[in-house]
Amino acid sequence: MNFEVQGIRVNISRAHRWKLRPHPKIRQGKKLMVIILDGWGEQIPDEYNAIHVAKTPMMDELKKTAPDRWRLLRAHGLSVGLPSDEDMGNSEVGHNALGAGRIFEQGAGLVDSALKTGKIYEGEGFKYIQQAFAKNTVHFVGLLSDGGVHSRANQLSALLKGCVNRGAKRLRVHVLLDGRDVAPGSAIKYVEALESELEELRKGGIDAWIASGGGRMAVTMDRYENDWSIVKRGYDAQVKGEAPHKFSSCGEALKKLLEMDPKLNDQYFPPFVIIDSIGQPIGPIVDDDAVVTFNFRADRMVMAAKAFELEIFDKFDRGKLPKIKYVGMLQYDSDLKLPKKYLVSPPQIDKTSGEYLIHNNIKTFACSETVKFGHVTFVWNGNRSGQFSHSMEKYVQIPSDVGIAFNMKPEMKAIAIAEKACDALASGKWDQVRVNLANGDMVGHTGDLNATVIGCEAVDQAVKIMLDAVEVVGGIFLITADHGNGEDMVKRNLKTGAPILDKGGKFQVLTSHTCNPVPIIIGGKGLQKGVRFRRDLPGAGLANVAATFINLHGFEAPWDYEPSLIEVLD
Ligand SMILES: O=C(O)[C@H](O)COP(=O)(O)O
Ligand SMILES: [Mn+2]
Ligand SMILES: [Mn+2]
Repeated sequence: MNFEVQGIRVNISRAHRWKLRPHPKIRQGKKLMVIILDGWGEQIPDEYNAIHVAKTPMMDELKKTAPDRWRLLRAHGLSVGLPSDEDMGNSEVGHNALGAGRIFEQGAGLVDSALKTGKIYEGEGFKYIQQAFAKNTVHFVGLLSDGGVHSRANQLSALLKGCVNRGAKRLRVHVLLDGRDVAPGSAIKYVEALESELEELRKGGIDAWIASGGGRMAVTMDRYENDWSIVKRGYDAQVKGEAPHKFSSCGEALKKLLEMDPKLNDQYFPPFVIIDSIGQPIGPIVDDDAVVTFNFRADRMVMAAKAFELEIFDKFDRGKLPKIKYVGMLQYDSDLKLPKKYLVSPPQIDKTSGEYLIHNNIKTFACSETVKFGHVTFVWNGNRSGQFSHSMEKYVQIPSDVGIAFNMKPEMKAIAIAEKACDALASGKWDQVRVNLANGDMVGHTGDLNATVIGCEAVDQAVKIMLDAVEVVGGIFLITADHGNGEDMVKRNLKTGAPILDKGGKFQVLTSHTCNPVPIIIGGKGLQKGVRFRRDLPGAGLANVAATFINLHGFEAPWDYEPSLIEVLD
C-alpha cells in the first residue's frame, strides 16, 4: 500500500500487513496440535541413545509409516542465529526460531561483536558501572564455562580486562559452576583458568578475586519462578557473604566439597563463600558497588535480576538492599525493562507467528510445565511477556516438581500436559494447541541414561494421547524438537562417533545438548491429501517451521519468513 507524506511516496512494507492471504490449496479451519519435544534429536541408534533405547512405539510408527511427512531439521549453529556451527542448539534460540520463523543473531554473537568492536564500552550500561571503578568494587555474577548457552568464559575475561583498562581497581567474581552445558567435572578447569587471569591482574596492582560460588542448579540460576530458594542461596552468598561453606579459595572449595561428596556434579555444588585470614567474606556486595550479571541468556537470570533490582520484592528476605549500580549483559526482559541498564541490546525479535495468528483469527492454547513454560510462551513470542490477546490466547502452566533432580521423577509432567492439551483441543475453542514436553532435555541434563530412557517413554505415551485426541477432532499434528539432548548421553570421538571410555571402561557422561538434527513430523486426518515435505530444502532448520504451521492453518506465510517445508501435490 502506498501513501504520501510531505510529497514523498511511502510504501508500507508488506511485513506490516498482518492479514495473511488464504493458502491457495490448503483449507482453513482445521485444528492443529503443535508438539515440541524438548531435547529430542536424531543420532546413531546405539545403547547411549536414550531415545533409541526407550520404547517409543508412537514415534517409531510415525517415522516408519510416513516418509513424506517425516524429515530432519537443523537445530544448531548458524541455523538458529548462533556464532558458528560448532555451537549446539538450546531452548532459547530454538524456540525463538520456531516461533519467529526467521533467524535472528542471538545474544552470544551480539556480545562477541560488542566486545570485538569495543561498542560495549561506549553504551549507557558501561558508563553506569564505570561510576564505581575509582572507589568501589565491580562484581561479576554468572555461569563460568564455555558452553555458550547462557554465557561464555572468554566474554567474562574480555570484560574483566576491558573494565581494568578503563579504570576498575577492585573486581570480584561470583562463579556459578556448570557441568550441564559442558562436561561434569570440568568446573575446576574453568576456575583454574579464571584464577590465573585474576592473578595476572593482581600482578598489575588490581585487587581481583573469586568471592563466592556454587552450582548453577543450586545457586542463582532457577527459571520461570520454579524455586526461589535457589536465587536466595545465591543472593545470600553474593550480597551478604553468607553460605553454609566457607573456604580460602575457589579451588579449595571445589576440592573440599568433592572430598565430602565425590559424586557431586558441578551443577549441584552448594553455595560457598571465600573468606580472608580472619574469616571475613572477601567480596560481599555493598552500597555503591557495581554488579554485572554476565549471562547473555535471559531465562535463568531474570529472577536474580529481580532480586538485585526491584525495590518492591517479596520472594525472600533480602535484608537491607544495598544501593548498587546493576547491569545485565543483556536486558533480560524488554517488557518489564529488566534490568533497566544493560551492556548489550538483546535481539529485536518482531512479527512473530503468534502475533500473525491472532490477527488472522487463529486462537491459541499453549501449555507446558513450569521449567519449560516460558519456552512455549515468552521465548516462542520473541522474548515477549504475556499474551498478544487475552481473549484469543490462553497459556497454562503445570507446576514442575521442585527440589529434586529430574532423574528422580523422569516422567515429569508429560501426561498431565498431554491431558490438558487434549481438553483444550476437545473444547473446540482453540485452533492451535501448542505444548512442550521437557523430559528428553531435563532428564538428559542429569546425565542419567536409565532415567532419560524412562523420560523418553513418558514423552512417547504423551504424544500418543495427544495424537488420539487430534484424530477425534479430525485435526492435524506437527511434532518437532528444539535441539538434541536425550539422543546422546555419552561423549564421543568426534571423528569416529565411538563413545569415549574412561580408564575403568566406564563411558563419559554427556549432560549437554548436541549439534544433532531434530525430526519434524506432520500428519492427522485433517491433513489435506497431497501435502508432503518439499525435497528442495535439504538444509532447512527450525526457522522453517513457522511458515509450515501457518500453511497448515490455511494461510500463506509472511513474505519474510523462512520458506515453508511443505508442498501440496495435485
Ligand atoms: O538452562 C539449561 O537448563 C541448559 O543450560 C540449557 O537447556 P535449555 O536450553 O534446554 O533450557
Ligand atoms: Mn530445550
Ligand atoms: Mn536443555
